[in-house]
Amino acid sequence: MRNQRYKVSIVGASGYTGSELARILINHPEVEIVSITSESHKGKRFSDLHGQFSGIIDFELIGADEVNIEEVDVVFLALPHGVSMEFVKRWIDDGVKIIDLSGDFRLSSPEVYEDWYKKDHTFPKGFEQAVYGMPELYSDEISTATLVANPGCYPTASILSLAPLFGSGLGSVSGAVIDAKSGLTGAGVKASNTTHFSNVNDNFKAYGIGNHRHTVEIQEQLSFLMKNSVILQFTPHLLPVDRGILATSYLSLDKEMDQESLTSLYKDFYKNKPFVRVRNQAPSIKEVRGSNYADIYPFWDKRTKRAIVIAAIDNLVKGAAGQAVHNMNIMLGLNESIGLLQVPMQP
Ligand SMILES: NC(=O)C1=CN([C@@H]2O[C@H](COP(=O)(O)OP(=O)(O)OC[C@H]3O[C@@H](n4cnc5c(N)ncnc54)[C@H](OP(=O)(O)O)[C@@H]3O)[C@@H](O)[C@H]2O)C=CC1
Ligand SMILES: CC(=O)N[C@@H](CCC(=O)OP(=O)(O)O)C(=O)O
Repeated sequence: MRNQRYKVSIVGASGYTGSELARILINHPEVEIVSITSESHKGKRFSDLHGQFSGIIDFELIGADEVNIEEVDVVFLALPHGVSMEFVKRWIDDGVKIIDLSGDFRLSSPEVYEDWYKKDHTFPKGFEQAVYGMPELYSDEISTATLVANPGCYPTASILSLAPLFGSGLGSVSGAVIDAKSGLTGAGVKASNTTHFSNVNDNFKAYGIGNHRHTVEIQEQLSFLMKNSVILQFTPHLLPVDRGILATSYLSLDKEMDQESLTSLYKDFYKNKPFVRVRNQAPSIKEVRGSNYADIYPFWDKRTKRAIVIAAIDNLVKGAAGQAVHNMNIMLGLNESIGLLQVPMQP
């Protein structure tokens, strides 16, 4: 153990992923939170904003401009798309490791970003340094990265669901369909008509049909694994729960398969990956709630000769803050699981 803890800063902590980062990092034995920022609440105490931190994190929120970046080892950007890139531009050469939770640097190029996010990218140079922060796939690259682009929540569940099938040289894998459902915290802290109680409570609906920005993030990562261009369908749905994602994916394989070989394929692919649990039954979102686990159940449907893969994650943990801390552990050369082994909250 080092004598001194690593110093970390959370930028954008009035939001959901920011407070989730604080919840995980405050109990991490190797780090110390030195600053938490908020533009709209600076001057207030963090625990006044998020009462669950009362007596635990009571220090004052500062503006992002006041962060003393020279004293910080790792900065987490828990900011909206389009805002994060400005902070990456400002701090990328300051010797700090940056973990960006937004989608600003997850894609292969600024052109793809502009096409899917429908906004200009003001720091295209950042793509040269950004590493896609999925530890199960890119641990080596993450260990030396200065800028990690933390994956989106739906892409985390979807890519982990399908990576063994696209990344094991099985030959033709076709007709992939991902049907995913997310709890409301996926939409961020700001209230909107979509997130209004009476529009969500007792309700269930699809959105982003055919054009959600996570489609391209999933396609790109599966294409890299397959070493071939992958086109798939992804449809998100809004669930009337606060946290959790359940993704059910369907696809066809040319290769002969049965349940035992499919299960072995997944177990081999995720051998020594501490946060992916290959299950022998369909997981539920409560079985991963509050934890960094991704639970995956691969099922071979011999009648249709298609694979059905069901994955459950907590969007705020494995889908955001937990994965970000996992990336931090790898970037700092720590044990990858440290601070992240919370048992899920069921019920
Ligand atoms: N929620 C989820 O499940 C997931 C979210 N993500 C991504 O993580 C990022 C954060 O998400 P989430 O916590 O849900 O978002 P929220 O909307 O809950 O919070 C965003 C934060 O950014 C701050 N902020 C907003 N505008 C600015 C600005 N112009 N300058 C500085 N700070 C600003 C906000 O307020 P303020 O500074 O005023 O206090 C707030 O603290 C987003 O990019 C999101 O897409 C990724 C995976 C999952
Ligand atoms: C329920 C809900 O609204 N979810 C968000 C995704 C949240 C997330 O992980 O995505 P990004 O970091 O890419 O924004 C959405 O569909 O836009």
